[in-house]
Amino acid sequence: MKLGLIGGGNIGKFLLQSINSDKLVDGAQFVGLYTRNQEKANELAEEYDLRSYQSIDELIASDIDVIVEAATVDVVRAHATSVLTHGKDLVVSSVGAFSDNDYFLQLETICKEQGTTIHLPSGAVGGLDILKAAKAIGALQEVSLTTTKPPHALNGVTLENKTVLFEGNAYEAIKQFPKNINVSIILSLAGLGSKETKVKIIADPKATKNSHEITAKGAFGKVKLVVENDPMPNNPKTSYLAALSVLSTLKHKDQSIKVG
Ligand SMILES: NC(=O)C1=CN([C@@H]2O[C@H](COP(=O)(O)OP(=O)(O)OC[C@H]3O[C@@H](n4cnc5c(N)ncnc54)[C@H](OP(=O)(O)O)[C@@H]3O)[C@@H](O)[C@H]2O)C=CC1
Ligand SMILES: O=C([O-])CC(=O)C(=O)O
Repeated sequence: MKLGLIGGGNIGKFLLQSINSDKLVDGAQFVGLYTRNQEKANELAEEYDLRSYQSIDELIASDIDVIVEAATVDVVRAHATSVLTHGKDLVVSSVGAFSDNDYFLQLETICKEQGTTIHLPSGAVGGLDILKAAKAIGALQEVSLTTTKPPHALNGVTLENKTVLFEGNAYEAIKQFPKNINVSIILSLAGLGSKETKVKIIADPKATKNSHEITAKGAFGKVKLVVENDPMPNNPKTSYLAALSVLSTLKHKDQSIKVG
């Protein structure tokens, strides 16, 4: 499986190390990369033995099977259609790009026409299996997410006390915090949609973890799940689990037996 990477930040570098150096995904290798900073792109290309492209369009047009995005919500919105119409599968880290249901359905139609697949990793949360199972018979009634991070992992403003920065739905949350609350959109896609998924974002100067508390109820009963994530060393905004979940998606992509 020939992989192309967009974005050479935390998640991107983690994937390069795990797949090209540590060989953690059988038969897979990143062969091409585009990241905004060309100097960084060239360094990564050298270190991990792959080709650095001058543009995302060139990377997409190259001889690769799967594009892995680890950049931004805007990058996904600008290039997802092109990836799919070039007949490539797409693995997305910035799942916040799919907050708009019409856009999501548009891409789904392209996938069906092209025989391609978009893979959306669970990211820094869990519990998607429960939401999907309950939703399957329309038995899901309520989903809420409360995310608590230290201020430097959110808007960076110095705070003395725990402060609620946002309260509303997932659709508005990702507009205001596109680098921090992708998790609300994966929960929306598994569950009730971005307009019906409640989100609270709290900045807590005493917090040392990126924590996500998910509560849901429906005909199945109710669930409360708290994920206390360790941040990645080079980007406190991003939890380690988010990077692990992209790696896991690639590892299980073509497996014959699907768990969960
Ligand atoms: N689904 C989830 O649960 C989670 C999702 N995320 C999301 O995953 C994405 C990646 O996260 P992470 O690696 O930590 O972020 P980083 O900020 O560490 O890295 C993002 C990289 O994207 C690159 N980039 C930015 N704009 C462009 C562009 N226009 N074209 C190409 N590359 C670009 C930057 O490149 P350069 O350095 O070259 O300028 C940067 O290296 C983010 O959108 C983040 O919000 C994060 C955590 C959880
Ligand atoms: O990594 C996390 O804890 C969550 C995050 O940034 C996001 O969902 O965008």
